[in-house]
Formats: sequence, C-alpha cells, structure tokens
Amino acid sequence: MIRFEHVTKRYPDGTTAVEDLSFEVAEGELVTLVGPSGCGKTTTMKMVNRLIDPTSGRILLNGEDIAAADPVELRRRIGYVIQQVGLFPHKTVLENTATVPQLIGTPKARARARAAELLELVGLDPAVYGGRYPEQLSGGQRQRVGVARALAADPPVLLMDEPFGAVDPVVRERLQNEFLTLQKTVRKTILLVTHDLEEAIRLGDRIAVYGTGTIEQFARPAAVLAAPATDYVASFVGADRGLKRLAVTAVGAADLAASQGTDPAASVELGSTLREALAALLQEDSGRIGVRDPESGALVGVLTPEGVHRALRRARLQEA
Ligand SMILES: Nc1ncnc2c1ncn2[C@@H]1O[C@H](COP(=O)(O)OP(=O)(O)OP(=O)(O)O)[C@@H](O)[C@H]1O
Repeated sequence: MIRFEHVTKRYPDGTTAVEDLSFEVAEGELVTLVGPSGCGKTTTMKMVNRLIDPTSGRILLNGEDIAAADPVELRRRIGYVIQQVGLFPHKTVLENTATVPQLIGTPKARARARAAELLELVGLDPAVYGGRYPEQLSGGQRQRVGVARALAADPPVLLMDEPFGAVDPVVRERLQNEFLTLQKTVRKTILLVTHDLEEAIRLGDRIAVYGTGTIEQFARPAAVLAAPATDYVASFVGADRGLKRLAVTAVGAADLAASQGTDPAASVELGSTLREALAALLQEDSGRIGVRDPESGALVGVLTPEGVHRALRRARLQEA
C-alpha cells in the first residue's frame, strides 16, 4: 500500500534526515515509527503526503509513484493527524469535523450527518460537544476531534504524528485503547510517529525502530522485544523488555492447567495479554485465575504463575 524505495532526504543546509530508507506498509496495517528526537520520523511521514519531497528514491502509494501525483489531490486520500491537532478555533466541533468532506463537495447536510457519526465513533456525543468551540474542550477531547476530522473524508491512508502526545498518561492509554478498537472497524493503512516505545508496542502491527536517519529494525513488536536486531535496538528497548513482552504476548490454551474442583473467583478471556492476566493473578490470593472463552464465556482452564512463565518461554522461542 505504502512503499518506500531507497528514499533519502537531505535538507538544503546539508542535514541528512533519512538515508536509503526502504520498507512497506500493507493495506490495513498500522506501522509505528519510533525513535529518539531528530532521527527522521516526521520527515519520513511528511514525504508520504508530499509536505516534503525526497532528495532521491521513490515512494509508491498503491503502486503509483507519488512524485507524479498532484499534492492537493494526494492529500485528499491521506488523513493527517498531528499533536497540536490544528482545529479551526472559530469553527464548532461539528463544523471542524465536516470541513474536509465539504471541501470536496459533499452537500452540507450530508457532511454534517457524517461528522456527527464520526464524533460518536470517537466517543464524543455530538449533541453535547458538536456545538462547542475547540477552546471549550479538554486536550484529550480535542485529540479525538482531530482523529474524527481525519477520518471524515474516509481516506484509505492515515498519517499520525504523535497523535496522543499532548495528554496525560491515563487519558493517553484510554485514547490508545479506543483508537485500537476504532481501527478494528475502519482498518485504515496507518503510519504513526511516536517517541514513546510503549505506545509503539501497544499500537503497532509492526514497528520501525529508527536509529539516526535509518531503520534499525522493522518487525512485529513481540519480535523486536524477543530478538533486537542490533545493540542499538537492544539498548533502545531497554533492560525491562521482558516486562514489556507481557503486553504483547497472549494467553493461549497451551499455557493453562485443568480446572480442578472449584472455579477461581477471577478470570480473564483467552487471548488477553499476559499483562492483563498477571494483573488479575496478583490480586488473587489463591495464585490461580480462570481463563474463559471470549465467545461463550465458558471456563477453558486455569492460569497459574507457571503458566505465565510457560507462555513467555513459548513466545520467546516463536519470535527468536
Ligand atoms: N527544514 C529542515 N532543514 C534542515 N534540517 C531539518 C529540517 N527539518 C528537520 N531537519 C533535521 O532533520 C533531522 C530529522 O528531523 P525529523 O523532524 O524528521 O525528526 P523526528 O524524528 O521527527 O524528531 P522529533 O521526534 O524531535 O520530532 C533532524 O536532525 C532535524 O534537525
């Protein structure tokens, strides 16, 4: 869907922001770009909607070289969400959300109806918030409007630059979870820039870990944590990568013991992350929790600390 082929960007002052970058984002995939400040993440992203043009190499969108595309037409196909959100201060939330569809000729009433649906989708009741102005919203609410607005033109591709950056950690985690649920429905092809490794791990189907101007590793989160490709990636993901792996490893049927006798009081669903399971386990004096089938709710087995250990070992063997 989005394909970088040997892309280099040198700014006029001689700074090489990215060098010989090649990678591909599949349709419906969410790829996070993560790395320290100044490593070239934003430059990478802005080349996709031609806010910046590469010095050499090419970028293909659905097989088409974007260098040949009209930038304005191109940006209609690509939603863009930035940290500062960039809402129009003198327009209401509903008007902000309906802006792009109206620009591309959707009749006003239809654009507004669609905007109301999208506000609903990002968790803002249009009857309550639609008539407010951006300054009358919290930071987290503004960011939701930013996401709704980017989705309004129904672009197949979304570029998101630190979209959840300006809010406190609790709101941030909630927005991330809501966004993941939303993505399951809308299945956009997404490039998301963040400097926060936890966010990259939580959101990305795959992660691109940036060094300086190059990608050091491009892989699924669990693979980056289990087998960092370089010393740089190992130090970037840090000594606590074992803990981070809890968040990307799911509880599987093979990790469970048989339920003998009384059912445990607490339970999680099969497929929950080990982090969720461990959190539940730590609350349980009995040292065991139930694991239920997400569809039927039936008890599938029992998870103990040994099961968590088994799951981690299994994941490490699979990813290494
Ligand atoms: N217009 C410009 N002219 C010259 N150098 C630039 C320009 N824009 C960015 N750079 C440089 O290019 C490099 C990559 O910048 P970029 O903004 O892509 O990094 P980033 O990874 O997104 O950083 P951050 O996380 O701080 O936003 C940096 O060294 C930056 O100083």
